[in-house]
Amino acid sequence: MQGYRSASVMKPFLLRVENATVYRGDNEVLKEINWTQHEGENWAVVGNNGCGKTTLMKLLFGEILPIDGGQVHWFNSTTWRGLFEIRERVGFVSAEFQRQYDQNVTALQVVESGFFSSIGLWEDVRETQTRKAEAEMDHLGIRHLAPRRFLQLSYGEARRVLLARALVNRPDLLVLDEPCAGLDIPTREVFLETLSRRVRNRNLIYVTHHIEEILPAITHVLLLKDGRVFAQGKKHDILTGEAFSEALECQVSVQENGGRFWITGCRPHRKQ
Ligand SMILES: Nc1ncnc2c1ncn2[C@@H]1O[C@H](COP(=O)(O)OP(=O)(O)OP(=O)(O)O)[C@@H](O)[C@H]1O
Repeated sequence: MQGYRSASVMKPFLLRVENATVYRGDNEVLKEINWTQHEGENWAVVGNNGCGKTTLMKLLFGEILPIDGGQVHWFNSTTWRGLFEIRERVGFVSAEFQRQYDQNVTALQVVESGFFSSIGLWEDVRETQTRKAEAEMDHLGIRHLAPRRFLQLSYGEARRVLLARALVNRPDLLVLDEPCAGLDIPTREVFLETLSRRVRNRNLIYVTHHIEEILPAITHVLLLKDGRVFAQGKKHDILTGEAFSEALECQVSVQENGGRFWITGCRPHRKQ
């Protein structure tokens, strides 16, 4: 779809993906991705199951590499920064983390692990770091969960603990990969409300297939389809029934209400 590419201007960028094509096995799962997030922009990455959202996140974090000269650049520099520096500067929330912690780890220790960008604590935590972790839990209204075993928390509680983990080191960029997956509607709304309070003036990437999760703070949308950029640009240009009907292969209307967007109706396109 033409006409949705954002204008490239010489503003500082947080990340830039250039001509990135990615294979998993024999499958070409990302195709010639070009995408730039500038300072001050908050992006939602949206698309159907299997369109390549998680693969794109893995590409950003260097877990997989593009072929044929594709590039990923971070923090306004084309010099390779090293994964450790990137992970230190980026707070990442993924529902997958919920299964990866040891069963004896407390919620407080999960938040503290955010200082080391690690799953689990392999280094000594300083007293000041513990105070900061407790303060972040206070801000998110989850201080009472600090001594609880992380794996015994409800999905909603655990997701807010992971948000505290991502925020505790004051990241330059916050990346949330389907953070509301598995949450019921009231729990999702509590999570989003907590998120809205804590992301003011912070750069954000929010990955989802539910456009109703796109918060007012989101300024831009990257819409993926079958591993390609289908459309990208300012939120109000992309969140339209026309663009989504084509990208989701389903006739939909998109409505805005109270700064949030909602899809109504869905008549799947008939397969040829
Ligand atoms: N390790 C792998 N080996 C082979 N194919 C893979 C691998 N990982 C992902 N894929 C394929 O790549 C495509 C994109 O997968 P990806 O997980 O990035 O999609 P997604 O948009 O995150 O999906 P969802 O919304 O369901 O999480 C899918 O067709 C998937 O089957």
